[in-house]
Amino acid sequence: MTQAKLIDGNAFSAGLRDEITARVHEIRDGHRITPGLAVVLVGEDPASQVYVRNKNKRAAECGMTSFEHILPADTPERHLLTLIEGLNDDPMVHGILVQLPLPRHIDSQKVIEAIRPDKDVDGFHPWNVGKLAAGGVGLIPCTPLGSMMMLRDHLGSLAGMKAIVVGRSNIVGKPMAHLLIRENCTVTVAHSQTRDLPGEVRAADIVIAAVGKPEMIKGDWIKPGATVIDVGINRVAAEGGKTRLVGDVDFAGAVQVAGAITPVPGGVGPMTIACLLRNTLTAAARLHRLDIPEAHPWN
Ligand SMILES: Nc1nc(=O)c2c([nH]1)NC[C@@H]1CN(c3ccc(C(=O)N[C@@H](CCC(=O)O)C(=O)O)cc3)C=[N+]21
Repeated sequence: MTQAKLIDGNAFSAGLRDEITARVHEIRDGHRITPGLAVVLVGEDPASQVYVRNKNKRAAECGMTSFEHILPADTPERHLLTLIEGLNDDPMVHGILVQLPLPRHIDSQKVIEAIRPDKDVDGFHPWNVGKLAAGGVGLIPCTPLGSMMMLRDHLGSLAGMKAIVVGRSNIVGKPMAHLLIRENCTVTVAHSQTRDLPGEVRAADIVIAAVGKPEMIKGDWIKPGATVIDVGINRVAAEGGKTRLVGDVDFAGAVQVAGAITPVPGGVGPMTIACLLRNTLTAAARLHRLDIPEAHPWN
């Protein structure tokens, strides 16, 4: 059996960031506007701090300004809401991202709804959720957006294909299903109560794995030649007391059967960050009513 083609998220995201950088320089020189991204982290979780720093580093590489707000884990909800109000009104800030999950004493839905929809670069505000569901122009969640860019790049038109989304989260599963519907796929959304998950996956030309369970989707569930997008990023124990990252798909098995597959790391993760920057550029352009191309490059 031939090996699946690897869909290289590192290379794809580097190209996307180059394109974003060129646009950022254009609007800086042409309009004296520098897109600004504010990233808010509540709590001192070291892994989350690494992610936040990585997002800010990538933003700076693209010529954007970034603002980092790291708050203690016991920050009262109203302090966080006050910070968001300030960012909503700050003309230097075009994109706001509040790192999830938040500590349990904070109502994350309330926090999401406090962000101005036109600065909501995660695309989690109900206004953006509604725009995606109803087919309008909003901000699209970064992981589904990055996944769709890779799918369209690899497959061209998705029209008529059977797609399965394994996982129904607000962050990935649901918005991914909407994007696939928009691309004229026949979409199944599977979850913990799905009967015969292997059977459902076997019917699919496109598999989106977004369950957060390490290597749960087995190689022999994959239809030969299918395209597999592995959204999972799970840190698991490895030999010698070390850890390693694995996806939600049993990569070693799936790579023998699939037509193409995204690796972990180096697949969806870097695309998520590139799409965050793309959404920030899009938000800045819309806030200033600049006429630059929109965020759906495949349209
Ligand atoms: N409001 C909000 N928006 C988010 O987008 C968000 C969030 N909260 N909370 C945390 C998760 C996690 N996340 C990742 C993004 C990129 C990589 C990434 O680039 N991963 C690299 C590997 C990184 C490593 O080695 O640890 C890769 O897959 O190649 C990982 C994780 C965004 N998140």
